[in-house]
Amino acid sequence: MAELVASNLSVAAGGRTILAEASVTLRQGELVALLGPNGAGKTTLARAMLGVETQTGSSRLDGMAITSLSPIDRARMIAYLPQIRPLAWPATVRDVVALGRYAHGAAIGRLTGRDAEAVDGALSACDLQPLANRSTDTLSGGELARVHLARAFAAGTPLMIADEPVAALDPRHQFQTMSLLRRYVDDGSGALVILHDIALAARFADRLVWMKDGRILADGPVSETLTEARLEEVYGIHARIIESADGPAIIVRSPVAQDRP
Ligand SMILES: Nc1ncnc2c1ncn2[C@@H]1O[C@H](COP(=O)(O)OP(=O)(O)OP(=O)(O)O)[C@@H](O)[C@H]1O
Repeated sequence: MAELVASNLSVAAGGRTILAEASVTLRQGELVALLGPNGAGKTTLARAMLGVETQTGSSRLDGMAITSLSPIDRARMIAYLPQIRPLAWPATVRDVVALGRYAHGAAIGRLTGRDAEAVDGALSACDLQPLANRSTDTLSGGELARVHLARAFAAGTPLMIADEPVAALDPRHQFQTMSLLRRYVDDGSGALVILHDIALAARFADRLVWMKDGRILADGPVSETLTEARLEEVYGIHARIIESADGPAIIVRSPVAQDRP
C-alpha cells in the first residue's frame, strides 16, 4: 500500500515562510482535495511533498525519504501534474501521453505492448482518441489540459498529485476529469488534487485539506470540515452552503469586509 507522509514541512522563499509546518498524508484509496485562496501555499506544499522544494521537515514515500529516491523511482510511484505544464516543442498528442511511460523504460516510437495499452487507455479515458495524431500546438487550452492529465494517467502510478487539473476545462470536462480521478482512486490508487471549485471538491473528494497563509487549518471529511464558518475563515467570504442530492452548492453572498488601515 503506497503512502506519502509529509511531516512538519516548511519552506522559506523571498525572505518569508511560505509553508509552515504542514503535515498531511496521502494514501491509496483516498481522493484528497487541497483547498485555499490564491497564494495560500498549495503548490508549495505539493512540491515539498514531492521533494522538489528546498524544505525542512520530512516527506516519506513508503517510509523512505522522498529526496533519497531517484527521479525514475519516484516517477514510478507518483504521477505529478503541475499547474504550469511546459512543452518544449510540439509533438503529437499520442507522443506526449506516451511520455507518461518514460519511467517504465519507454521511449518515443518504442512502446511495449503494455505501454501502448496504457497510452490507449489514457487517451480514450480523457476523450482524446480523435485528437491522438494532432500536434499539441494546434490544441485549445482545455484540450491540452486533458493531454497532460492523460499523460499522468498513462504512468499507471499508485499515487498522483494534480495541481488544478480542471482549471481550463468546461463544466462537462471538469465533471469528467473529477469522475476519472474518482475512478482512479476507487480502483485502488490515491490522489491529492488542488482545486478552487469547493463544490466540485466536496462532491468528489473523501477528505478536504484547507490551507491559508502557508498553514493547514483543517484536514478531514467533507461532512466535518465544509462549513460556512470555514469559508469565512479560509476565503474571507460570507457564503451559504446548500445541500442537495448531487452534492453541496456554494452561494457566495459577499466578501468579508476588511478592516481599513
Ligand atoms: N520562489 C519564490 N520567491 C518568493 N515567493 C514565492 C516563491 N515561490 C512562491 N512564493 C510565494 O509563496 C506563496 C505561495 O505560493 P503557492 O504557489 O504555493 O500558492 P498557491 O496556494 O498554490 O496559489 P494559487 O492558488 O494562486 O496557485 C505565494 O505568495 C507566492 O508568491
